[in-house]
Parts: sequence; C-alpha cells; structure tokens
Amino acid sequence: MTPLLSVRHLRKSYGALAVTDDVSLDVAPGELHAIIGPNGAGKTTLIHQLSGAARSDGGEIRLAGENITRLGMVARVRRGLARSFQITSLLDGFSVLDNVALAVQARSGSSFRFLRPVAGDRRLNGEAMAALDRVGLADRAGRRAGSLSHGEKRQLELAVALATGARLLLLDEPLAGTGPEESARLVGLLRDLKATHTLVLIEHDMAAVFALADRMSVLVYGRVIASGPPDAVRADPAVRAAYLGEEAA
Ligand SMILES: Nc1ncnc2c1ncn2[C@@H]1O[C@H](COP(=O)(O)OP(=O)(O)OP(=O)(O)O)[C@@H](O)[C@H]1O
Repeated sequence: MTPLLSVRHLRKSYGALAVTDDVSLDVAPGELHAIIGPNGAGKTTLIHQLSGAARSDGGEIRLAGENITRLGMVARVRRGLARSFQITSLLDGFSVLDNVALAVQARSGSSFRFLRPVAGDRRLNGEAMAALDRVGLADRAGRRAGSLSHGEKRQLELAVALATGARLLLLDEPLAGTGPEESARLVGLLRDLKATHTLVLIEHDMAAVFALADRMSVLVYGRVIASGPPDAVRADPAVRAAYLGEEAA
C-alpha cells in the first residue's frame, strides 16, 4: 500500500546544529504514528518541516505519492495535510463556532476580507458545527473561545484542524498542560479520530502514546533510532538506553 506520508532523508540545521538528520519514515493511511524522543530531539522541528512552516535543507516529503517538499503551508493544507494549531492562534474574542467557521471558509477559498458574514453563513456554520460535535464541543458553540478551559481549547484546535478538511493531522503535544480528566477526554477523542483520519502525534505522555499509537518512531539528536509497533520499540535495547529507560519498564 502507498504510504499516505513518506519522508526520506529529511534534514534541517540551525547554524552548525543538525536538528533533524536523515529522517526517514512512512505513515500508512489510517495509522496513528507517534514521534517520541527526549527534549530537544527535533520533534517539533520535524512537524514544522512536514507542515511547511519550516523549509527543509534536504530530503523529500511525499503525500499520497506527490512530492510536496517545496510546497508552502497553504498548498499542503489544500492537499489535506494540516497541523493542529497552537492555542495562541485561536481567536479569543470570537465565538467557538466562528473560530471553526473561519477554517471552513479558508478551505473553501473565500477571502478573509469579509470576516463578519461568516457569522451568518449557514453552510459554513453547518460544517463548523459538525466539527465541533466531533470533538465534543457542540454545546460550547456560542461561547467566546477565550472563555474555554485549557482542555476545551485543545479540543477546539482539533476542530479547527478537522474543519480544514485534512485527512492527515499533525498534532504537537495535544495533551500538554491538561489535567488527568481533560487528558483522558482528549485521549478518547484521538482514539475516535483514528477511525477517520491519519495522525502523526508528538506527545510526552508515554501512557497515552503507548495506548494510542499503531506505530512509532524514536528521534534522538535528530535521528530516527527505531521505528515500528509500540511493543517492538519498547523492547528495543537502543531505545531503552537512549530514551525510555525505566519509563518503559
Ligand atoms: N528556530 C530555531 N533556531 C535555532 N535553533 C532552533 C530553532 N528551533 C529549534 N531549535 C533547536 O533545535 C533543537 C530541537 O528543537 P525542537 O523544538 O525541534 O525539539 P523537540 O524534540 O520538539 O523538543 P521538546 O520535546 O522539548 O519540545 C533544540 O536544540 C532547539 O534549541
């Protein structure tokens, strides 16, 4: 089967520091692929390279067989690859519904010049409500985004990413800063998303990662030292020595 995402020999340096170094990995359609590794291993940089936010110095990224290495972020979103945006990009003063409707509008190619009509657009609002329903926020649609709890904001980010029409979602630490209850809710939500979407997940919460991942890649000093199903990665001596240690015991 053609991988939905195929990465070959991807590289990125900041000055003399090789932050990602010869990274190769495949993500099959419908797979949740976790990228784990110690702080500073290059995980976020890799997500930036995949989303188009950072230009790669070398290597190749293919989405459903198409070489997207030189495409910008908007072109990648149009092809179905979206990064779940950080909370800072939510529009706090807008309603929860409008935040998602704007993402639907952007996908439809409409201009951002007319922000106000979004509020009354039935089709946009219908699609936005469907995305909110999917993440369990339908009852918060009319609230100001800024009034949501931290966990709800993370759910809203997911709804915004879904509303772009993405088939491949890049998620950078969706559980960061959440309490146990919020975290459990988000893990349930990610499990549900697996039924319809392909996911690349960076996450430090190892219990969540091992519960969710179909396959995972371990990044250490910018290099993939192991890639495979969770059990094989957990048992890999190189991974235990370099990263998981007693955490996986
Ligand atoms: N724009 C930049 N300019 C210079 N150095 C950078 C830049 N972005 C990242 N780095 C460096 O690249 C290295 C990898 O950073 P990155 O954020 O990708 O790691 P990470 O694995 O996501 O870490 P964490 O788990 O702590 O989030 C770090 O040493 C960081 O300081």
